Amino acid sequence: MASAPMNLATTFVGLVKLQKPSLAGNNFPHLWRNVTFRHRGFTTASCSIHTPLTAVSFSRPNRFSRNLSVAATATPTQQDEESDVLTKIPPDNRIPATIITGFLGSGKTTLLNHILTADHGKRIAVIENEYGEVDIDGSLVAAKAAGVEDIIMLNNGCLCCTVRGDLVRMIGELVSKKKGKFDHIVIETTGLANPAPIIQTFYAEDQIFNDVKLDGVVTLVDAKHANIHLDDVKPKGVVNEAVEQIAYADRIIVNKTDLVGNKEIIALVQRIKGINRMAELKRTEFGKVDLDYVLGIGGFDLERIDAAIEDEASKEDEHHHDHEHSHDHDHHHHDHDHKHEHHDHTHDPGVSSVSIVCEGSLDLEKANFWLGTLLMDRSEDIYRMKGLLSIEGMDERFVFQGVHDIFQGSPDRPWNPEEPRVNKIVFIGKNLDAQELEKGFKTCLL
Ligand SMILES: Nc1nc2c(ncn2[C@@H]2O[C@H](COP(=O)(O)OP(=O)(O)OP(=O)(O)O)[C@@H](O)[C@H]2O)c(=O)[nH]1
Repeated sequence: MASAPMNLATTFVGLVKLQKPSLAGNNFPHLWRNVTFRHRGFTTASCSIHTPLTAVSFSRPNRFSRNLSVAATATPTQQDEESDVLTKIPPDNRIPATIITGFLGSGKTTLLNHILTADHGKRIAVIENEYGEVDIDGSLVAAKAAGVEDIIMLNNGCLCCTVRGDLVRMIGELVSKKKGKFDHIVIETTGLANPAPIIQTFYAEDQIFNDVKLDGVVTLVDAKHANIHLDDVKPKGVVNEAVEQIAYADRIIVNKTDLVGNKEIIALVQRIKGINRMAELKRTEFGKVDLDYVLGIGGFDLERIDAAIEDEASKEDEHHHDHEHSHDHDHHHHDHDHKHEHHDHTHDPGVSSVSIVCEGSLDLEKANFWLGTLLMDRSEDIYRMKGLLSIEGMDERFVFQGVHDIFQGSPDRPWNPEEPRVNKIVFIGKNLDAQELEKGFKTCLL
């Protein structure tokens, strides 16, 4: 069974690829090409190859194919040793990029100024998307004085709509002309941006993907005005940007807390958690947060999934012992065989989080089928997901993260002998049916 990691990868890819022709033109145009895998070298010892590497073909750069081959090599045959040499995983030297988003006036530029003037030793290139404005925001003067490496304005449209191509071109130019001169890219979106297409740009565009990795999405929330925007009922088919910006966040900053009372802040925080329980949240005035809260988050790194999921699990515990009432409804199930699972959801048909925490091991084939089908049927509604799975016969934990139809997954470190094999999955999305997700998950349990 040591080939399980490879099988999971190949089966999943196989499933996705099989669907390709029928998917053309619907919601899954890129899923087949966006499945990416990477693997840490240290788990190679427990894997052996049973499926030729050529069985999996990716349109992604070699980095990821090579990584997969490492995951698949272990028994020290001559061939494996050769491939081990060939497959030495290069460090991920891609430039991290942070997206700062948040509704109009929530404090994005204020946060950007704080980042640029703080003493962190990082050289930062900034891409500023000011819809309809012709010059750099006056408040960025401080940033200029602080010697920011580059400030590029994108002002002929909104990043998430018309100027996505410009973003690709600009990042391409930054990298080709200034590589080595900056360490981090910060992109400030307009207040009306939907972050999804911007996030997807980092995966869908090879030109960006090869040189730049998405580090995280930081969302500012205006403590005073957020509720008005969150309440805003949009026409059918039109997204509520304020909700979306919260849903995609890895870090949430509830800003302008000086303008409201504690009670209102608590209620807003509850509301935000109803949308996205996975993101870390801080309350601030004038965006004053520690820089490591916003830079170097690794929100899209499989290496950090564990921490994100662990945080989520501990938040769940806090949440369940929390006596402040929100309109969330929690469901707990304690099976007789001491498996533990729970999920929570809101009655809001809009955007919410569902988490599943459950001890046990999953049948590989069934897990593939469930996750594959879920992505194919519901990728439009599933904004973010992160997970850590225990697959029967696999010595390592399987970690994954996804944004709509983009899925990255790979075996992670081995389970410790004493460690309970607990599956943890968090979904954030629209019209999520917790019961249905839980039911689907359960069909995979052995
Ligand atoms: N009272 C108060 N004002 C703040 C705070 N943070 C920012 N502001 C002010 O709010 C206004 C808007 O802040 P910006 O940082 O420009 O907000 P933004 O999100 O970049 O705005 P847009 O680019 O229009 O979307 C500015 O006048 C800031 O000085 C805060 O914590 N408290």
